[in-house]
Amino acid sequence: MTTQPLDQLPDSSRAFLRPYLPPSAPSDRVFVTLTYAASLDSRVAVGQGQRTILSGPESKCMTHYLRGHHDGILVGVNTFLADDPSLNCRYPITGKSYLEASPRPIIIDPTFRCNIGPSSKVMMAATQMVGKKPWILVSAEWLDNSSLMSDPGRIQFIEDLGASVIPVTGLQSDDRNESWAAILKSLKQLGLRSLMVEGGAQVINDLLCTTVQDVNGTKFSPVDVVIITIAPVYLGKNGVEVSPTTAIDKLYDIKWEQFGRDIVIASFNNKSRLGP
Ligand SMILES: NC(=O)c1ccc[n+]([C@@H]2O[C@H](COP(=O)([O-])OP(=O)(O)OC[C@H]3O[C@@H](n4cnc5c(N)ncnc54)[C@H](O)[C@@H]3O)[C@@H](O)[C@H]2O)c1
Ligand SMILES: Nc1nc(=O)c(N)c(NC[C@H](O)[C@H](O)[C@H](O)COP(=O)(O)O)[nH]1
Repeated sequence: MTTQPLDQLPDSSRAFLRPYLPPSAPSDRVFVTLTYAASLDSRVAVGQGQRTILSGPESKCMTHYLRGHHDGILVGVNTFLADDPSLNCRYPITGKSYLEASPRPIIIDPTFRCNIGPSSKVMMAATQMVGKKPWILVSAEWLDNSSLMSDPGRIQFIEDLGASVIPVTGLQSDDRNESWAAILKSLKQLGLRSLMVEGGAQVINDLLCTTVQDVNGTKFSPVDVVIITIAPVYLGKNGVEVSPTTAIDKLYDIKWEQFGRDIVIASFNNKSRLGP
């Protein structure tokens, strides 16, 4: 069973989160919430490629509540390979089925390394109508050069299962500002209004340092809100670390609340277009 319904959050927790949820007003860009769970030593997994449960039941509910308030949920391909995630919403949202409440799963996978198939949890959730069918963002340049593809039939195979392979021009750029601009432009064109980015470490580290430009050439961070769960454990120096390449001091309206044994910190990003 892919969907075990989660408990309701107390009113106080929902009130804590409310200011940080995506706005309902239309916008010319995608609203981005960056969210992850880290240890006290800022690790998101105990080792490369290892799924590590950090969130307790209460903060896990919080994550699924957030999923239920976003149009899309994005992970890097290494997270997909390590975790085999369902990427659906298992929090009961009033008036919505789990399928309706679930965000669109999005996997960034420039060279189509993901081993997605019918038994992947994300596909099982879609088949059981408790999650949406995933989008896999693949480099358009890589797709054009079919000699790089070891098994071209695999794309057709997974599209027949209901997943979509979406070519993105510039996804393989060495410049993360360019690749994130390309990702967000594609998602906007596909009608996404809000995106919850769950990781992994490379995605988080990059995105924290990324700037994109608006039509007037003004640079800003694409991240609007940052919500971090801190679990009271140390994962040690072999762990997968969240630590951006540059110092960052740009969070404001910071609030924190205890969820079970975890602390959740929520904040806005003053370098985003919402900034003060
Ligand atoms: N605790 C948490 O909240 C949490 C959340 C997610 C993942 N994780 C853990 O993180 C680990 C994986 O993290 P990671 O850092 O190895 O990998 P990742 O999941 O960040 O994926 C990195 C890969 O995604 C692609 N990618 C990412 N950004 C891109 C961009 N801008 N343009 C083009 N391609 C891009 C590239 O192929 C890159 O190699 C796993 O162990 C997973 O369990 C933990
Ligand atoms: N909030 C959070 N706490 C954790 O302890 C943890 N390991 C993750 N990791 C995020 C990553 O995206 C995982 O892959 C999904 O949490 C698994 O997602 P599912 O529940 O299967 O949908 N996220």
